Amino acid sequence: MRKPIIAGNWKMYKTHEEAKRFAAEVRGLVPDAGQVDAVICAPALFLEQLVTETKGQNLHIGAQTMHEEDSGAFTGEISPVQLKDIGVEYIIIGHSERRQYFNETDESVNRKVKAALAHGLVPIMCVGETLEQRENGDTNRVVQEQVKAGLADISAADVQKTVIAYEPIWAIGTGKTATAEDANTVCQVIREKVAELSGQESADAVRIQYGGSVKPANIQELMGMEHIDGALVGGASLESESFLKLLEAGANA
Ligand SMILES: O=C[C@H](O)COP(=O)(O)O
Repeated sequence: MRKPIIAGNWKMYKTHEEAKRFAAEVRGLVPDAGQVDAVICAPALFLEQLVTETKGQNLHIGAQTMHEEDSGAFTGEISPVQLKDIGVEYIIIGHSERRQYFNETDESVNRKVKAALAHGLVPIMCVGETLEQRENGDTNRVVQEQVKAGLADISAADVQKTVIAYEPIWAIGTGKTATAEDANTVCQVIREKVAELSGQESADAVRIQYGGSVKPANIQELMGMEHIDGALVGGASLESESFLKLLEAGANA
């Protein structure tokens, strides 16, 4: 049985004070580690402070992007070594906003997933189709290609540590959610692709999240689906109250 994983992606939201308040509000209320993996992926500025403020709880801290090199002359970038050094455990890679606005490609996603794994960070690798691709009936092909390229040359043991987030781009921040059945179908397609690329053991172990307008009102139905092991949540992860409700649903799935 795969342990549910609920990850909040704060994107470019919150001030220092607001991040601090969130950590204080969830203290002591996060379900325990046996039930769910709880993660907050925060802006880089707040990572170190959040690692300290959540110590000893089942609340793990992730970054939203990183460079694939250990160090070097890459102005403005952050390396996996630096993230690991301050206690970050997770890293979102290839979010559609990074692909759309910052030229990330399947190839750079693959390099970053490898770098994350090499440094003991858990990659949350994002895939998903645009509205146009969905309307053209291309969803399965698009996600299969993204999974194949993103996981290229990665060992089965490492694939099993990777989290894949299926986020249909048209459902992000729009209030539109894929139906639980549709989301499950695509997550199944992803799992079958992982089986083809990396073997059945990898497919059985890899955790697949759904992301796109997940909120307390719809998470239960999504988590009830066979191939959905968690959620990557933007808007509804910003308030402690709704984030805790999402964790509760994850813990009870
Ligand atoms: O990473 C999170 C996703 O982009 C979903 O964002 P959302 O929950 O605000 O739709």
